[in-house]
Amino acid sequence: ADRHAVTLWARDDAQLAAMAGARQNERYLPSVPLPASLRLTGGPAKDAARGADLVIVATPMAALREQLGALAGVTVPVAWLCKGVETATEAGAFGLLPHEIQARSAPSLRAGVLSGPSFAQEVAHRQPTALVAASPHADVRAALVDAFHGPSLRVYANDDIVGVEVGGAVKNVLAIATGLCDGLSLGLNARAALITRGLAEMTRFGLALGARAETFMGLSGLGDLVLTATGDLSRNRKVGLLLAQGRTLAQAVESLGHVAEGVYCARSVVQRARHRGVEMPIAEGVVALLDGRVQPAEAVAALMGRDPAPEIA
Ligand SMILES: NC(=O)c1ccc[n+]([C@@H]2O[C@H](COP(=O)([O-])OP(=O)(O)OC[C@H]3O[C@@H](n4cnc5c(N)ncnc54)[C@H](O)[C@@H]3O)[C@@H](O)[C@H]2O)c1
Ligand SMILES: O=P(O)(O)OC[C@H](O)CO
Repeated sequence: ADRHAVTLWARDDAQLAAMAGARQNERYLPSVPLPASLRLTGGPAKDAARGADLVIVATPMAALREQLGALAGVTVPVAWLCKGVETATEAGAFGLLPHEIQARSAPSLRAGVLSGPSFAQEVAHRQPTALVAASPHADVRAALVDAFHGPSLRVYANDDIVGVEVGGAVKNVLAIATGLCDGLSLGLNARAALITRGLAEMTRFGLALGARAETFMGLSGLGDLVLTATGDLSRNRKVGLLLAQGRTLAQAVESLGHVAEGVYCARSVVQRARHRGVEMPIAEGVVALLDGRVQPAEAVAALMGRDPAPEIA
């Protein structure tokens, strides 16, 4: 909003009125005044997008299909911020990545994703952040870099949307695991091992879906994994910490007040990985824990009890 005329669309009229009154989003981003120039609006999303040069969808994964459907026919670039895979299944398809949902629900859109290590509070406070804009379309990548690259935000372009989206989804599942590890006081060695072997899992899964290996060494892979697995602002990490303290999953989710995408996408990631013959033991352990099939200590024992294996398969 410093550099562009920006309209924030909200689906919920009560929330819209609250934001307009307080000029703050007290429910989701407290203590951050909304810029004076920011225009707030409701009504049909497509009307709000009329006249825009770029549309950003900033909802959880669960709302992406609906929101993209509502934007079908928009001709300017559209990008989402969601990190996850779809939990619902379609005939013959499950664990769809955001761009795969778009290809099915609004195929005419020219679209992409903005991802990378970025806690919203830090971005909102203009703390230095680097992101990646991914799309198969060069003009969409350029539009995102042009709109967002600035003094406190560096935006790199990448045409590997599969790799960028796999990184964003899988890091959430792995952050639950590292939260659990830290909550159980297993130590810094264990955390480093989980992050590194988690990166190997993420990369294997991504390669099986057609991603490039180098993407996982970048901002949306290693970068976001390190941030989310170690940063206490992470909601996914918090879920792991709370489970380690003996809270139920329902209690952990309830106490967040925000989405922790790893809770919703872990099963679908594992299901899709199994279907592709990709081994993801850490993600499997997270799913067993979320399903209540194992206790935290049993999940750790199962990982440590695996047979020896070469580091690079
Ligand atoms: N918060 C972060 O630091 C951060 C950073 C990068 C990416 N993300 C990703 O962005 C996505 C959203 O995360 P968040 O932190 O904003 O979640 P959140 O739970 O804090 O907020 C979700 C927002 O989406 C709205 N929403 C929910 N369902 C909707 C629907 N059906 N239609 C329209 N709006 C709907 C809610 O009203 C709320 O404003 C997630 O996929 C997350 O992984 C979050
Ligand atoms: O709070 P989390 O765990 O959803 O992580 C937020 C962002 O994705 C970090 O890049």
